[in-house]
Amino acid sequence: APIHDSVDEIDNIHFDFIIVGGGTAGNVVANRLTENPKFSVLVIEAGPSHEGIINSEVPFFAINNWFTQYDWNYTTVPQPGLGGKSAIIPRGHVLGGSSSINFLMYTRSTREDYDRIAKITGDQGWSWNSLFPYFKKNEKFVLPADRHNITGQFTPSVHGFKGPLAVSLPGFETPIDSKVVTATQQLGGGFSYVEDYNNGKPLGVGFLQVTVDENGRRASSATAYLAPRYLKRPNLHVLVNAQVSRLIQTSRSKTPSFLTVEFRHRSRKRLTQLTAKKEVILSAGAIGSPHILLNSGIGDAKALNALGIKPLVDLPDVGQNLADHSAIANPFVALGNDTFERIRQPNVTAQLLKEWKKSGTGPLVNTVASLVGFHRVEGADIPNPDPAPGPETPHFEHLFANGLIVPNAFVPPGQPIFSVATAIVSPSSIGSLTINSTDPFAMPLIDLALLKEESDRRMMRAALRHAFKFLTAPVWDDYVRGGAGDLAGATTDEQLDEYINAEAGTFFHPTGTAFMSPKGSKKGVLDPDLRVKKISGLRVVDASVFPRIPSGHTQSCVYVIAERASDIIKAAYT
Ligand SMILES: Cc1cc2nc3c(=O)[nH]c(=O)nc-3n(C[C@H](O)[C@H](O)[C@H](O)COP(=O)(O)OP(=O)(O)OC[C@H]3O[C@@H](n4cnc5c(N)ncnc54)[C@H](O)[C@@H]3O)c2cc1C
Repeated sequence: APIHDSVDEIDNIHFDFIIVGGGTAGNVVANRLTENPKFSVLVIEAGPSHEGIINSEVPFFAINNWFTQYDWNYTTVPQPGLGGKSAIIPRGHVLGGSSSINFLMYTRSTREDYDRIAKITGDQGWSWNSLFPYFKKNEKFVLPADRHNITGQFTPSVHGFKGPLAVSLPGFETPIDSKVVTATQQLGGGFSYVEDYNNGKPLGVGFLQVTVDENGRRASSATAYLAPRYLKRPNLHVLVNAQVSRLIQTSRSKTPSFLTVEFRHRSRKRLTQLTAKKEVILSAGAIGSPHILLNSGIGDAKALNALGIKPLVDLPDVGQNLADHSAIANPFVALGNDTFERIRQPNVTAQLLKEWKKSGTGPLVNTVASLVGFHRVEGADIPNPDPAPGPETPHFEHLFANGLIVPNAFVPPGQPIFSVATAIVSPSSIGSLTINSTDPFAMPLIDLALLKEESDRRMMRAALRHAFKFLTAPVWDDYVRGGAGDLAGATTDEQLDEYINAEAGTFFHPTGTAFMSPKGSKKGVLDPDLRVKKISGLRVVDASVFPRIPSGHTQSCVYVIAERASDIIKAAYT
């Protein structure tokens, strides 16, 4: 079936499953369920089709999607951990969801991260060993755009080569790449080179793996799981430009069901309702899914009552447990001038775009970093309790980039930059998502709790000092001249704190707002099979489900959850 942009085309079809959100997770589930020709599936996506969006297709242009119609353009409530300022929260508002606009980094997190989820939920199916086949099922590891020799830059045995989602190594060498590798040799210890950080034990520095195909194009859940050969299936339907407002209760038994989905499509003034025969699956992301649940009267009964929304199912943890990674894209003055600053000059960009279109090569095939480091803090900087699940899980991350990662960071225009981003990947801070309006289309209140806990701030200072230490490797002597912009000269705790308050923001990884807990537990929102507690016929499959935030960038974690979820759902109906 084609991608529909009209409700009339699907009004009279009966669907077994309605998936809310055609994002990273939603399209995986839609694809896998429709492998069974007996299941009829509808995906309802708020944004438009992903097809033909150049800023999505060209990896280096990812950031151009911010503040456009392809971005939900959320902002946080004021963040005490950032000195009271608010932070932007980009989220994909397009088929493919955030996988269509993200920075394409492919990091699975650690064995310990998943084993902790298995322990918390009491379901060994979420352990690293159980999920490992699903990582491979998701992935099609391909050669990079420049076809360089990748021996020693990844470990073949931990990758899949036949899945839908292309993953590769950077396809264009930047001037810093070999210097970063040399620095790992000069410094050793925690800075040592790792061949493949996706083997479950990532500590050290290695080449970044990315969701880019062999032709230098973005691979997203839309390009992969809704590829033309899948859209041909007569039982797979996708409706775009349709924003779901809420779910409507369809049975009043002891475990009620909410099989009717209400949404607004741009082709109709009135709201439309469609009812699933078997299940509704919420895949609207860590912000969208809890928002829809709350709009539907599923959440903290007291809070909903106070707001004037009739509570239908009391689940106080909906929207709670919101965790994210905090990050800063630290700029240092580079002495070379072959940096992103050069290729961002409009005439140079235009030339490079021609090359990309013609041959799928050149600097635009890369995302904004080419190597990554995963590290732990030490001694008094280790929080008590330690938010990392074990000694092989990082507390913080470095990203090495050949220029400014976020072009509007406060540095002199045109100044060549070398960036070492810092991100807290095992945070202690926990925020929440709530609503303060009965209008389902109003923005929710999003508290990412960025650097809220003092222990996270302490880790951020340690991460910055670790970056300074990395730059003491002799290889940088004739390449880096110290911090740029606000970062220049910052060394004391006070100076670093001032810098952190001004520059820190989200690493774009909100999770946990509809988290799993053991079956029968009063805490949590989902059972380990992703069914919403106290309700029948409703699951959540997306970044909301994590009881603890994984320590890697979250797209791979979401893909793997969605692959297993699909098998769980299939098994329930055969
Ligand atoms: C700017 C940015 C950079 C990132 N960089 C990386 C990276 O480099 N590597 C990495 O691993 N991760 C990265 N991430 C995070 C990663 O992309 C997300 O964690 C992951 O894609 C989330 O998947 P999801 O299925 O939970 O949600 P999404 O992929 O966001 O999907 C949710 C979908 O639901 C739709 N939706 C929401 N509400 C409604 C509604 N009411 N009605 C209908 N549809 C609705 C949305 O439009 C969207 O398509 C980044 C994210 C962003 C935003």
